[in-house]
Amino acid sequence: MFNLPKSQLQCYGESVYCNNSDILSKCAKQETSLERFTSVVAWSISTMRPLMFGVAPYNPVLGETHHVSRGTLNVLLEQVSHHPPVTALHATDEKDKVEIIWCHRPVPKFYGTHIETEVQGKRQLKILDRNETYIMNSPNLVIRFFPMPGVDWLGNVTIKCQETGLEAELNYRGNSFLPRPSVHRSIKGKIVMSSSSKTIYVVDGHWDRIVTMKDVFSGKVTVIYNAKEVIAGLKTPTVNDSKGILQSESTLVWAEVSKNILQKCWAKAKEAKTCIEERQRELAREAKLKGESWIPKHFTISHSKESGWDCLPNQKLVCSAPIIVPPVESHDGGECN
Ligand SMILES: CC(C)CCC[C@@H](C)[C@H]1CC[C@H]2[C@@H]3CC=C4C[C@@H](O)CC[C@]4(C)[C@H]3CC[C@]12C
Repeated sequence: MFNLPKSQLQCYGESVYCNNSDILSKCAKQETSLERFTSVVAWSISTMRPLMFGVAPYNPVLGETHHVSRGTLNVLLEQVSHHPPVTALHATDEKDKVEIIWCHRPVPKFYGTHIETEVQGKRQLKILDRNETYIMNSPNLVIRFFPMPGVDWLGNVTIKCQETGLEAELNYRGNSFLPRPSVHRSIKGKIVMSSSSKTIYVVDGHWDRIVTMKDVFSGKVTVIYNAKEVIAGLKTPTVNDSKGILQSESTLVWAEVSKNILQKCWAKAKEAKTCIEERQRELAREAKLKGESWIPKHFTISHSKESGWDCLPNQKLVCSAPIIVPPVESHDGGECN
C-alpha cells in the first residue's frame, strides 16, 4: 500500500477544520434545540468523507501533534498512545462557543475480501452557551478489495444529547456484492425524542451526496446535508508562522518522507520512513527499560475495560496555531455562510 503524503492525525484534523460552509457554527447559532440537533447530525455526517482506495496515511509516532486554525476555530491533535494507537483531538472556537473532543482507537480486522476497521472511542461536541453536550461515535471503515475495490463507511452511529433528550440513530450502508447505486454510500436513520421514543424526523440519503430529513408529522422534506457544498474545493492548510511550529508537528515529523513521495523518489521516501519508525522503536525500548510510561502533553488519558480509552484535554482552550486554513473567497455572494 502506498502512503498519502500526510499523517493520520492530519486526516482526523481535516474532517474538523476543512469545511467549506460553516456547518459547525450553525450548530451553535440555531434557536431551537431541535434545529441545533439536526445541525449536529449534519455536522456529524460531514466528518465522514469519501476516502481514497490504495493509499494510507502515515501511522503517527507517539507524541506527534497536529495544530491548525481556521478562523477562530483552533484544532489540536495528539497521538497519545502508539500500542494500541490512540488519537486525541481537541478543538475550541471562542467566537462560536463550541468545543470538540475526540478520542479514537482504530481496530482493524482482516477478512479475505476486505479489512473492517472499527473506530472505537467517542466524539463530543459541546455547545457551551447552551450547556449542551452531544455524544456520538464513528461508523466502521471498510476497505474492500473484492469484488469492487473501495473504501466506505459502514455501521451505526448514535448521536445523543442528554440535556435535550434528543437522539439520532444513523445507519451507514454500502454494497456488499451487487453494485446498486441507490445503496452505495447510503445513510438511513431517524431522529427521536428518547423519553417517548417518538420519531420526529426520518433521515435518508447518501453521505457522499445529499442527505434529507422528513418531518413525520407534516411530511415536509428538507435537505440537511449537501456533500458537494460542504467539502468541495477545500483549501490546503498553509504555514503562517514557521517559527511557531512544534518539533512534534505532523508536517515536520513526516516532511522528509512527504517531500520524497511528492518527488516520486520512492526509495528515499521509504528510507526516511524507516528512519522515523526505527527512532520510534528505539524510544519505546528505552522507556520500557526505564520502566517509564509515556505522558501525553496535551491530554490526560484513562483506560478501562468497560468504557475503553478516554482523553480529557489539559487546557480549557486550544490556542491559535502556526498553520492556518486560508479563508474561502466568497466571490459568489457569500455562498459559504
Ligand atoms: C490495516 C490498515 C490497512 C488499516 C489502516 C487504517 C487507517 C488508514 C484508518 C484507521 C482509522 C481511520 C480514521 C478513522 C476515523 C477518521 C475520522 C473521519 O472523520 C475522517 C477519517 C478518519 C481520520 C480515518 C482515516 C483512516 C484511518 C486512519
